[in-house]
Amino acid sequence: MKMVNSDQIKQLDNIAMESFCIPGIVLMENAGICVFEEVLKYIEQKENKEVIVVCGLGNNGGDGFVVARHLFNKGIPVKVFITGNPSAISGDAKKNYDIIQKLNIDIQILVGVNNLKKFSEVVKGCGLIVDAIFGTGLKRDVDGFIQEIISIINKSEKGIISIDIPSGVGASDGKVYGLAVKADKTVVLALPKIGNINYPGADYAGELIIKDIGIPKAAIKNMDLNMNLITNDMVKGILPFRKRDTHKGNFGKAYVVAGSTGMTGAAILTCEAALRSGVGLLKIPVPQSLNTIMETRLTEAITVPLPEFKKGVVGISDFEKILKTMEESNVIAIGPGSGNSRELEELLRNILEHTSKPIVLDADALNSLANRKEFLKLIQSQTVMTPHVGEMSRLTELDIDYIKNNRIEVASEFSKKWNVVIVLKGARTVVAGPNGEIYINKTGNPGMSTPGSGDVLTGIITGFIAQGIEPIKAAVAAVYVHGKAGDLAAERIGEYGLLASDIIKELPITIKHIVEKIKINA
Ligand SMILES: NC(=O)C1=CN([C@@H]2O[C@H](COP(=O)(O)OP(=O)(O)OC[C@H]3O[C@@H](n4cnc5c(N)ncnc54)[C@H](O)[C@@H]3O)[C@@H](O)[C@H]2O)[C@H](O)CC1
Ligand SMILES: [K+]
Repeated sequence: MKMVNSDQIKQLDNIAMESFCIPGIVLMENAGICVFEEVLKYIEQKENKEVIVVCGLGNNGGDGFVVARHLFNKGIPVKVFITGNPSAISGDAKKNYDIIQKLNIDIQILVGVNNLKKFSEVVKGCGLIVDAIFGTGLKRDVDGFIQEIISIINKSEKGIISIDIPSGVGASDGKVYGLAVKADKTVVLALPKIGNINYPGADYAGELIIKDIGIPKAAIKNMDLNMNLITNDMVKGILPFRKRDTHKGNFGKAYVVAGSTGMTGAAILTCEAALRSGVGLLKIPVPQSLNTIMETRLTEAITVPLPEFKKGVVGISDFEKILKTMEESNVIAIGPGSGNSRELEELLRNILEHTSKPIVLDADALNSLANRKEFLKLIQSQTVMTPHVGEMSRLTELDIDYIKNNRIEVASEFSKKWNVVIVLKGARTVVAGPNGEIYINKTGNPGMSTPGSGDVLTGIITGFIAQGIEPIKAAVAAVYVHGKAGDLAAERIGEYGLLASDIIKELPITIKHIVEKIKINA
């Protein structure tokens, strides 16, 4: 599903109005009706049916007037509060304001402190608040007076439905501009905004309900939008159909360079995740001294013991053998638990120099690249890199806080600069491709912030690429599946004790449910 920032939704609105002759007031009516329907659903189950609609002076407020009108027409008690002088209301919002005035709907103007006291009192008596103060037009920090209004709404302990985006959250970045409404539900109009998905704003939205307000699909297509929210349908479309008449050779071969003394677990998690994601054959080069451990733990993988120069570390002492296995494989993953060493750096350089196969670079491979930035030039297309913000900071030499605040931009710039797919991990993982395409993932939970979780993701990406999925699509599908499996694990056992291996356990059923489009309650 496409995602937009505030300029793009404005542009889309204009295309709908100018190129498709859809009057803005029709879009506003549709928006208002969508919200009205959600309000009805909410108050149906409540005894106190009185609704307060708090409207700003822009079109978000205009949507609020439409909601108020439909509630009024249905005989539901409704009061409208306006957060400033109504003489500033214009355009379609003004037309809807005029209508509710004619209908004699109870409208109160919120200016001055005394008014706020009255507002507080009315709020205490209502059943639901509709937040229509600011939408995608929020431009700067919310001023003190409106912050007080938002504070009264947030402290009310009433149900809160926000229109389009919780007021105070920036539609283009998800930042909180001073103070924001903490909604139970947000009815998102037309397409999700970045601020509906990105943190911290996402925490303010409650349940997201995305509604079609009649913007033609052709208008969306014409816009050439580069940002996408990863959905179940998108992932279902990526995962390959499995024919009945098959053998393991049909599902690809993966080569996983991972693990070293003290970190064999990372290798095991990566390999198991790749196997549980459906790879046909998996080989792992193993320093001779670790072979027994790996063989004992990895029942279904093939270990390839190698002579070791540094004990417990895969090096290039038998690169011929490594090269041969690499050439037989469809994908190579490097880095989980490999340890930081000269051996790994040399191995990485040799691998990058000698193969054009798709490569997944994670953990210590990323640290090696950060240490030896000259290797970045060796990276070929079809490479996926999976940094968390710390690794991204080492790679780019950008400040961690800067990366946290500009996740999409940083991932996209790096991806374009080095012609690689970047998976910038974290809550709302960003997948960025060299053509500027961006995918944002909404699945996952804090329980997945646990050792080995990233190794599992690398395994899933590797397993998917091995099965013939193009690297960027494999990354998109993998981050979604990884998060969804984590959500299922959290539902079963909670977030606190969730381990990376629990995510792996849920992979088969998660993939089954995505492919068969069965709703999982997680
Ligand atoms: N295609 C659609 O999705 C449609 C969306 N609609 C709704 O319209 C809003 C966007 O409306 P817009 O008028 O552009 O902006 P806002 O309502 O958010 O109002 C902003 C309003 O307030 C002023 N302002 C901005 N920041 C501040 C601030 N910090 N303090 C005080 N005042 C501020 C600004 O100058 C504007 O006047 C969208 O979200 C939808 O809800 C349409 O109804 C249908 C099509
Ligand atoms: K709003």
